[in-house]
This record gives sequence, structure tokens and C-alpha cells, in this order.
Amino acid sequence: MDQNELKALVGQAAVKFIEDGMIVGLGTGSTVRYMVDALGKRVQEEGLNVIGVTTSNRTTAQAQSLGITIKDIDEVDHIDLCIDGADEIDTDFNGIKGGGGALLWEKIVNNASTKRIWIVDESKLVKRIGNFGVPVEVIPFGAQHVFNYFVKQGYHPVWRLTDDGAKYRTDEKNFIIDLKVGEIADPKVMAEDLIHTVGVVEHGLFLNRVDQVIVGRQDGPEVLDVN
Ligand SMILES: O=C(CO)[C@H](O)[C@H](O)COP(=O)(O)O
Repeated sequence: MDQNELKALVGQAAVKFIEDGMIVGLGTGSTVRYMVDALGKRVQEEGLNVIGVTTSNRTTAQAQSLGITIKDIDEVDHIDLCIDGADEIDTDFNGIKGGGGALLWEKIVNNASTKRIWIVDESKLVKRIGNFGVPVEVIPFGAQHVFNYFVKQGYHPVWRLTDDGAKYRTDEKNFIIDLKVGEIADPKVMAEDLIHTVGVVEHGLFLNRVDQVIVGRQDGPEVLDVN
């Protein structure tokens, strides 16, 4: 199986955890795309009754096109289950997210969810997170000063750009700075520094934020329980 087939496999495996009546957080990314397709199929074929809360405008558009009911996060008082992808996951289940630029809404939806599942192909499992880089969402006002601070900290920052060379804008119209740090010795220390940097809205270090990981392996999906 190639990487896309593994992504499709975990997407399909994840929707089996969705029950009738649930409010479901829908992540963002190519793996989640397969999961949303599979959920749309269940809604259409089984009449499954769910409400989705999405983590990006992209996912909203896809889900609505498949007939999945979507509510704004502030229209619901809780989310039963959030299913999202990840860019890297270490042996302690710390993750990096934000490769798709949706880390802010993803962390807010993750935070509001009773249960969190990440779906990944096996290439995302690493000993230590960091080689992917750490995406950081920053407010445009004064963003160059934040970038300069990251240089001083030795974080090797790089502006995320669009294909035409403009600075990438998130759904909240913020910028993303990717920190090319390599393996991180202590993700907790780095997370503390990032979140206390004025101008940073959120970062892509997701520490202690997952309950189950479904890994796409050649011999089938493997469900890993955290704790
Ligand atoms: O965090 C994310 C988006 O902000 C994605 O979940 C992450 O980038 C994984 O994406 P993919 O499934 O395409 O590999």
C-alpha cells in the first residue's frame, strides 16, 4: 500500500468510532479528507445523525458538500469526539500539527473535545518530534519582531509562503512561521516559550492532547491507546 492508501485506511477505520447523535470535531489535512469522505458515506447510506464542528474552512466545504451538518464551535456546548491528523507523533504521544496551516482552530476544537483520535500513516511515528518543524501562528502586526526573536532563540524560523511567494494566511488571516528546529530535547520547555511570546497566537506542539492514535500499517490499521 502506498501512503495515500494507508491514509484512506485509517480514515475509514476512524469513522467506526462515530456513533449516532454525536457531535464530532473534524480535523484538517489529506488524511482527514478520507475520513470526512467515509463519514459522508455513512450519513448518506445509514442516515447517521451527527453534527460536525470543523477546524478549517476547507473541511467545512468538503463536509457540507457531502451532506454532513456543520455547526459553529460556539453553537455547541461540547464535542464528543475529535478526529484529526498529525505531522509527527513521538513515543510519549506528543504531536506536531499545523502542516496544513489549521493548528489554531485544531487546538481549540481538540481542547473542547471529550475524546481525541489522531489518524496517521506509519511514517508520522518518530522517536522525538521536531524534524518536521514547528508551525507557529502569529498576528501580522509586529510579526517581523516575533520572527527576529525566534532567530535569537536559535529556532531557525522560515515564513510560510503561498505558491506565488506571498506570506501564507490562515483562516484567521494570521501568518505562519515554521521553526526548523530539528529534534526537540524538551517540547514542554519550547511550548512554554512559544506561548509566552507576545504576538504568537498558537503553536503546533500538541502535548498531552490525544487519547487514541490509529496508525496505518501495511498489515492493517493499528489502534494505540494512550494511557
Ligand atoms: O495539522 C494538520 C493541519 O493543520 C494536519 O492534521 C497535519 O498536517 C497532517 O496532514 P496530512 O494528513 O495531510 O498529512
